[in-house]
Amino acid sequence: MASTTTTSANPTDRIPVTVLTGFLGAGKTTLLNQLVRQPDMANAAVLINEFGEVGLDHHLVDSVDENIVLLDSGCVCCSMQGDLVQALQTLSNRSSRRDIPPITRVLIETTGLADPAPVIYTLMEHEFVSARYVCDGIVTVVDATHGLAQLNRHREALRQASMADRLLITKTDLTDAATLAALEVRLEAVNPGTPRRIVRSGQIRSDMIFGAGIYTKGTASPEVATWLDKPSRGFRTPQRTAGTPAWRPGNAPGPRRAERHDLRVRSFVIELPATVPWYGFAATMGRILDTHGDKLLRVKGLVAVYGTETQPLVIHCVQNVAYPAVRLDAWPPGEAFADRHGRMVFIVQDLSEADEAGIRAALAHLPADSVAARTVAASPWLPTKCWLSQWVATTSLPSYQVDGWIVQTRRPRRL
Ligand SMILES: Nc1nc2c(ncn2[C@@H]2O[C@H](COP(=O)(O)OP(=O)(O)OP(=O)(O)O)[C@@H](O)[C@H]2O)c(=O)[nH]1
Repeated sequence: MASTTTTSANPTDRIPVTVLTGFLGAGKTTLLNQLVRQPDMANAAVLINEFGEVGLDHHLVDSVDENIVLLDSGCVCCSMQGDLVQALQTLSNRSSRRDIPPITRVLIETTGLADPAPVIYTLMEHEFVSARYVCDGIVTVVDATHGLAQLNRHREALRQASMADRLLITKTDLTDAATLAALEVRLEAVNPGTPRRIVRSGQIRSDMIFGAGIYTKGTASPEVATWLDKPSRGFRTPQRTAGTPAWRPGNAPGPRRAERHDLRVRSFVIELPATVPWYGFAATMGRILDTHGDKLLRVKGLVAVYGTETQPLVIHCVQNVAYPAVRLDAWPPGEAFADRHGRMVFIVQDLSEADEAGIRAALAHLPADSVAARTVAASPWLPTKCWLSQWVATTSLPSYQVDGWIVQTRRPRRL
């Protein structure tokens, strides 16, 4: 690495920072949600970075309230390093002024497409940041169902796994032993000797991921050291000449910005009607996942369903898999959802404009529940089947709410 770092504080005085990464939909937010409930997260700050126009994840993490910061103007490994520095500076200053209780730990959840190297570089090389914070480790979440294909197909997934100090494998409940074994072999090849742990629905004790070891060049594997340190084709080293600062946004190593993300990956947001018919929505999304699943890296969003508009449902899909919807108690605060319309964020690879237009049109003209129910009954393999066995109000049935329960006068039809 091209520079020395000013670290005025004793390393033990510096605030440990854990970088939580992992490919799109791997289970980072689910894990974070479990972590923030643990006692040693009481004075932790959480920085959440999202890819896409509408930040959602920070609404889905139970509060460490004002200590949750959304970095939402881009991906932290590209344009966002200035924002990351600013967020860390602000936290440090507010903590010193006692505006907020002293911060004891920081957790950064990167986007699913982030390259961790520039984040580590910022922590190690930015003068202000490195004097006050120290990287405690990179924790990478890997999806047991899609992980192997993602490692083969997406260099971001490969970099995240290779740089990990801890590898957490999620969704083993959805896969078989052979798939898991093949993934473990690949992970061992990509990042030999790194502790791997199976995590079910995000449940992990914080001491299993914290204290992963101070991140230094000396402890990084040779391949990782290359990414962090060495100039090579497609990579660059920051230019340090007398009189220039040690760090500035965008000069971190790693592939050049344009090369850092696969240019075939893009995101778009679809605004939904004020309320959607649940069966109509599920049937339509099922067909979309079925048709375009290999190009849909991630789909997530909030949906307002007829009859329960004040409690939107959180929708999660990864490729052609839909996960059970989760009901929020209320709409998240803030401008993004002020109109109380649902929105879906699509992160796609190689999806044509025509296909995007088709998806938009399908979601703009949802069939009525009664029509969709018949379609769904004739499609036993619909990816959104798990949504339809959930207790969600349908338009054909009256429902009312008592103390947070949604009461329906008749049982919705299970398909
Ligand atoms: N069955 C099962 N589902 C899981 C598990 N872990 C996470 N999920 C589900 O996977 C979906 C995606 O999880 P998230 O935590 O939002 O994933 P993420 O990595 O934060 O996603 P991005 O922020 O888009 O990159 C959600 O529906 C989770 O409930 C698990 O161990 N088992």
